[in-house]
Amino acid sequence: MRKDIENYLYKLTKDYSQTAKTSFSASSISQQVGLNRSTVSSYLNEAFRKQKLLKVKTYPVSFLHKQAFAETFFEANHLEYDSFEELFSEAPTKNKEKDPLGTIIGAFGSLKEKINQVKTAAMYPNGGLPVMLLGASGSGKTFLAEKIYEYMVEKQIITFSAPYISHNCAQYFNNPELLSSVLFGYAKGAFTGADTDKEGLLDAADGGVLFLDEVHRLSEEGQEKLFTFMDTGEYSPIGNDSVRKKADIRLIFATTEDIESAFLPTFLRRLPVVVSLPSFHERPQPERLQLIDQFFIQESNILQKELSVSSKVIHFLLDADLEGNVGKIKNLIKFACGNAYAKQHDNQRINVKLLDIPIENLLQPFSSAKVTSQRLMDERVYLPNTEIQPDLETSERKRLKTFFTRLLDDYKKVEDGVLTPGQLISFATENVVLLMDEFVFFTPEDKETSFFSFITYNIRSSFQFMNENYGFDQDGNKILSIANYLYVKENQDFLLEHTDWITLKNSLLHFLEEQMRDEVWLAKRFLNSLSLHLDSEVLDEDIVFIALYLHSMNLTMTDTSTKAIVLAHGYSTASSMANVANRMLQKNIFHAYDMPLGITVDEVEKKVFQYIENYPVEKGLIVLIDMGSLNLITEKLASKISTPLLVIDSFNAPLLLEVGNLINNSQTIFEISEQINETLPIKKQLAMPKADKKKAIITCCYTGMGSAVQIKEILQKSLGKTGETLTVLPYDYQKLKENKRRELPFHIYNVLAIVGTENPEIENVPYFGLDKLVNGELIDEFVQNIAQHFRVDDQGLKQELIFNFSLKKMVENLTILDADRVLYLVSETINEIERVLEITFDANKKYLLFLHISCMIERILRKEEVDKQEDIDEYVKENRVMMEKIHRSLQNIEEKYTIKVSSLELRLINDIIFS
Ligand SMILES: Nc1ncnc2c1ncn2[C@@H]1O[C@H](COP(=O)(O)OP(=O)(O)OP(=O)(O)O)[C@@H](O)[C@H]1O
Repeated sequence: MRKDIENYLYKLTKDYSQTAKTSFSASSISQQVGLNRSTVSSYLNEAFRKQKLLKVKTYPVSFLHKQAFAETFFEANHLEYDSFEELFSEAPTKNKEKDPLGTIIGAFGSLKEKINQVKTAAMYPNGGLPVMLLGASGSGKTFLAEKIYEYMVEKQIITFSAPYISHNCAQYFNNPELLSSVLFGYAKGAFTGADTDKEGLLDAADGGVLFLDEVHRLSEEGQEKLFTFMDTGEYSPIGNDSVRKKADIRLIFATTEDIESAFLPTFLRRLPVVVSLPSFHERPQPERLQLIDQFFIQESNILQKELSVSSKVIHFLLDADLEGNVGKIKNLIKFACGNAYAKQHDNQRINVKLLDIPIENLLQPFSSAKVTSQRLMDERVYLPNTEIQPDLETSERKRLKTFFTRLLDDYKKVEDGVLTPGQLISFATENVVLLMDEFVFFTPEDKETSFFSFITYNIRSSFQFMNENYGFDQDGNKILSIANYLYVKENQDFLLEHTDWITLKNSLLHFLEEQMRDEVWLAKRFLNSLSLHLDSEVLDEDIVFIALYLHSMNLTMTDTSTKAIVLAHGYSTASSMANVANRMLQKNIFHAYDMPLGITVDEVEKKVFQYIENYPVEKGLIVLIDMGSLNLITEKLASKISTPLLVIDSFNAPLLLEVGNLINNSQTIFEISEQINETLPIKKQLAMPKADKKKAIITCCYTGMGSAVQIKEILQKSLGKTGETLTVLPYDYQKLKENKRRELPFHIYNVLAIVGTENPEIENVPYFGLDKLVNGELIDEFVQNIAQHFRVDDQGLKQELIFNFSLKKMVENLTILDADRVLYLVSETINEIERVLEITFDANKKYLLFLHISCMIERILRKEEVDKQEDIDEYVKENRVMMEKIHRSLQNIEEKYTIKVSSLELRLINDIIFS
């Protein structure tokens, strides 16, 4: 075979996905290489006989370069196939776990939401939804489009051989008509120079993906043609409207422009999924570093050299705020490596220095907003041909890895009966504490301040929450340790390739759950709430680590013993005495506050409240004090706290021991009050609470805390201002079911109701099933329940509940339409129907209508037919007046979504209204 034909076919086969299938025919090849068809044909057939080509007996016959095919896809078993489908049916079965979108840097960080959106669009029934990617040049739009294509292939949404056609519309800057003809093809004679019919990109992309970059270059007419195609799946070539062609294509668009001004509103309306990509500079630091690492590793592979990159280069790249974004960073890295290689190509290790970066880039101003981690002080070394890049690991991460390896080894020993579960927990806890103790001593200057303080801030609020609800100590060092741990981790799943971890992690977690149920549960809830703020996913290894750390703190989540505090004048009088007592009692019973002389009663009150904020005191609080104003203090405190209060105006070591012993023996505050009277002549006062307990609603879900938190969010939203005085508390269903009123919320709060998916059956606490709230059945009762305790606008609250509870969530789950917008429009429509029909719907009916109409809009947009109804004409005749009224009420929806509501649909609505 002639070399030029072979080279051409080699390249064509390599680009198979981006190439129309007709390009593999002899005639198409002959045009491209400039030889006549029969010459090319005979060359191809000869090469086929020599087993250099694969033949696919399509019409016209296609030839693929065998070696290029094997390099790109797989070794074909035969040389001749009846169709491309037959050829690709030999493709080795793919690993279902592979997720090309999940492997993108930032998939669990800055791109998490966006990737979820594009996945939904790709999976959407009946042909998917078009996606519009927005972002500055170089932000990765083309890259993401390719990954979406790979994802669709992987998920078998499109076939392995489906085409991927990528086209940049920028080249038609002055000629949108030409762009239209490239897109739709044209008919012979459509314009001067149109000598033959020519197929367009839509023909080439049939069955696959068409990615149109810089799509704002499309003329208005072109946009109209394109959205007709999006609606109908049909199009006509330019110059011949009588020909209707069909194609099944997933569309991805990209633009750097503002979409509102660059596109027709009717075009935008057909784009429910618009994803905007962050610039390089906007990404969090760990992601920027990962990108940089990835590009250096790529260069190391290309050059087949170790690369040692100075920390200055890394800092420059991390902090640079360059136009061109990720693409620019990638090019700079390529350029710098090329420069360094040119100077040192004989060395095994190439040093990349700041001077290897083109000078004009170095003169760019550094961004001031980002403060780069000082921890990246050392050079970074990249090795060719290796997955594992040991030098990129910080020493802390190496230590964490060692910790997990040891933990897994010990766990295997437990399984083999060599270690007891208790021994494992105690070794592991010790090691966690040792690591955490070291993490505390990173000085704050060592951290990227903004990111680090963000983590710390969020951990503090999570702690506070758990503190309030589960009563454990908030301690600055613990917060710092956890912040350091998470900072060091950078939310990277560093055990991804650890085979023991992969095989054992589920059973290890299960084991830990059995051994330290509360701590694992708390760790999960803590990390869950943190992950919401940090927009990162919860990793199993973090659950293990944090649970062990919590275990070291000896948490007593249901610690409801009577509490005692000591307040005394003097530099350390209170604390030293409390310390002695605690040591002798072998338990931290007394909490001490050393007070300056001359302290006021108000200040004492403040201290007591400081304590109450941090500890559960529902079994009562004993305050030992040396102030001499017993009555005043008791009165002041008792009026505000919601538990029994015993104030003792004197203290000494025997008294503390006496009180401590009684607490230790689980005596109630009343028993304690009586018994100390018998032995010690002291002044004391017992007061019963005047203030009410804070009211709360518990949410729970059989499937776990995630949904309980979701229910909480919807409830809180619905409750509006009332929610500020009412606590909504997501809680573990299993615990409620098992321990009932023994669970902490019942000690701390006056629980008004439980809302959930399964009834934990707690006596005297009304339960509202989510299903019954969603269908409106229990909404009235729920509102009444709230109204007994708070002044609420019943009707308003009801509306809110109907609106948020059922629909918003339901619509969000059921459709991909913008839920707020749909619900707003449907709400208006329902009001209008009520007005014109002069009726008022009950909550149940409203709910049904909301849901039905929202789904109907989507159904019509997707061109899904409702079932045929034989008697529709008769029905319309009989119900004409009502149906017309309903139709008029739906006018706004018809306009806003450019849809037409059919008689069949109107009938369904009519039936709901009058059923
Ligand atoms: N998340 C990422 N991971 C790895 N490489 C990336 C990533 N994002 C972008 N790149 C690389 O950066 C370069 C620029 O990205 P891409 O061409 O996709 O940007 P773009 O937004 O399409 O730019 P333009 O608007 O200029 O076409 C490409 O080489 C791409 O491979």
